[in-house]
Amino acid sequence: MLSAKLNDPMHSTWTQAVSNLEKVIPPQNFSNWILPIQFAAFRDDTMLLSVPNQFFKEWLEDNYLELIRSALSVAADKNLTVEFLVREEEELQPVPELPAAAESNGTDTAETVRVPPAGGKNCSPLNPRYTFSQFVSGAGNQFAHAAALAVANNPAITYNPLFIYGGVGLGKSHLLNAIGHHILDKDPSARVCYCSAEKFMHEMVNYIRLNKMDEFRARYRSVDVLLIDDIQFITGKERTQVEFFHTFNALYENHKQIAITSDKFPREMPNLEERLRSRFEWGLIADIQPPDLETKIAILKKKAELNAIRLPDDVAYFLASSDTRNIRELEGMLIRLGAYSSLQDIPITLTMAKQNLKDILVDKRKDINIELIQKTTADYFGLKVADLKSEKRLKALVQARQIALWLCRDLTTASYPDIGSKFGGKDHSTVIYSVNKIERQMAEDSYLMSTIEEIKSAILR
Ligand SMILES: Nc1ncnc2c1ncn2[C@@H]1O[C@H](COP(=O)(O)OP(=O)(O)OP(=O)(O)O)[C@@H](O)[C@H]1O
Repeated sequence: MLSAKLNDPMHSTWTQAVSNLEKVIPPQNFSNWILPIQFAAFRDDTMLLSVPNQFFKEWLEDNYLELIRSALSVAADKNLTVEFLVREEEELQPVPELPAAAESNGTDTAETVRVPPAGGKNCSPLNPRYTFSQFVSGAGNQFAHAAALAVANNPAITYNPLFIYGGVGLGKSHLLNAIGHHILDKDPSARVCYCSAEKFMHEMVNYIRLNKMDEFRARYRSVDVLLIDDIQFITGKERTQVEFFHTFNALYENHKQIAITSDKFPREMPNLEERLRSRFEWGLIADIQPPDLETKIAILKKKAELNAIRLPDDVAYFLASSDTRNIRELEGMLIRLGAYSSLQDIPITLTMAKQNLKDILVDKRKDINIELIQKTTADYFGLKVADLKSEKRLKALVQARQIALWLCRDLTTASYPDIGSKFGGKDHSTVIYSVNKIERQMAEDSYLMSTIEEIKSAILR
C-alpha cells in the first residue's frame, strides 16, 4: 500500500487544497467526504489520494473530482490530475459499508444523501443532486425525460422496463436517480434500489466468495424499484448476466419497476445473451442525444444557480459553444471556474474563463487558423474570402466580416494586429470594434448566437 509521506512537499499542497476546499464545500459534506481523504503519493503531475472504500471512490469521482482537482491545481499553481486509490485494508472487506455521510435522518435536502432502504444494503444512495427539478429538458433529452417522469409517476404500470441509452455524460444516471427520488417523494416506504451494473457484479462475486448467494438474491429481489446504471458493463460477463436475468424475471413477475441505462441500444450491445436483450426491449426504449447550444446554456445556468456561481452570459455562451457535447465535462469547466473565482476571490469573466480553461480547450482548437475561419465563414454566407478582406461596406458583408473577426479572436490565440493584417491589413482598432460589437449583439440576439455556433461547428469539424 502507498503510505502518506509527510515530508513530501506535495503533502502540504494537499493540506493547502483541503483548506481551500473547506471554503467552498458545505461543512457537513466537507467532513463526510473530504476529511477522510489522505495524501498517498505524487507522480507525474498526478496526485494520488487514498480513500476508505470503493463506494467512497465512486462517489467522489461523480461529485467532487473536478472541485478537488481545481483546489489542488490552485494550491500547486499548475494543472494537476487526481486519482483515488482504495485503501487496501478496507478494500478487502466483502461488502463496503456506507460511509458516515450516507447516514441521513431520512429528510432529503439538497445536501443530504438518501440512504438505501432496509434490505437494500447492496444499493448505492441516490445522488441528491440528480432530481427532476435539477434536470433541464431540451433538445436531445425531451423524450427520455418524459419517459422517466411517466415511469416515476406510475411505477410498473406504464413502461417496464424503461431502457435509457445515449452517449457519455448526457444525463442517463441523472434521470435514473430522478426516478428513484420521485418515487420516494411520493412513497417514502418504497424500496428503491439504485446500483451500477459494475457494483452488481462485484457484489455478486463477493457473495459467491462468502458462499452467501441466497442472501444476495433475496436482497436484489425484494425491492420495489430496481434502477441499474450502465448495464453495458455486463456484456461478455456470463455469470453476471445469468444472475441479472433471474433478478429481472423475479422483479418483473412481481410487477416491480425496472429501469436501466446503457451507452448502447440493446441490439448494439455485443456479447449480451439474447434472452436479456429481448427483455430490455419489452418496455420502452428512450434515447438521449447530445444537447444543442440553447440546452447547453440552460444547463450551465441551472448548474451555476445550484452551485451559487455567478456566471455571466458571455461566459455561459463561451463554455456552451466549446465543442464538448459531454455535459459532465461542461459542468466540470463551470465548477473549475467557480472554484477558481471563489478561491482567488475574483469574478468570472470571459478573459478569466479563456485563460483558465485554455489547457482543456486548446487541444481541440490547435489546428484552427485564420485562413480556415475565413474560408468557412465565407462559404457559410456564400461569399468569397476576398470579400471578407475587402473594404466593401455592404451590410450583409460587414456582418459576415465582423463574425469572422470575432471567430478568429475566439478560436485562435492570434493578437488583434495579427488578425487585422490577415484581413487585408485592417487596423487593430477595427478588429477590437468588430469583436466587441458581435459580443454585444450576441448577448441580445439568440439567432445570431446560433448562426455563429453553426459556423464554429463547421470550423471545428
Ligand atoms: N439535462 C440535464 N440537466 C441538468 N444536468 C444534466 C443534464 N444532463 C446531464 N446533466 C448533468 O451532467 C452530468 C453527467 O450526467 P450523467 O452522469 O447522468 O451522465 P450519463 O449519461 O449517465 O454518463 P455516463 O455514460 O458516463 O454514465 C451530471 O452532473 C448531470 O447532472
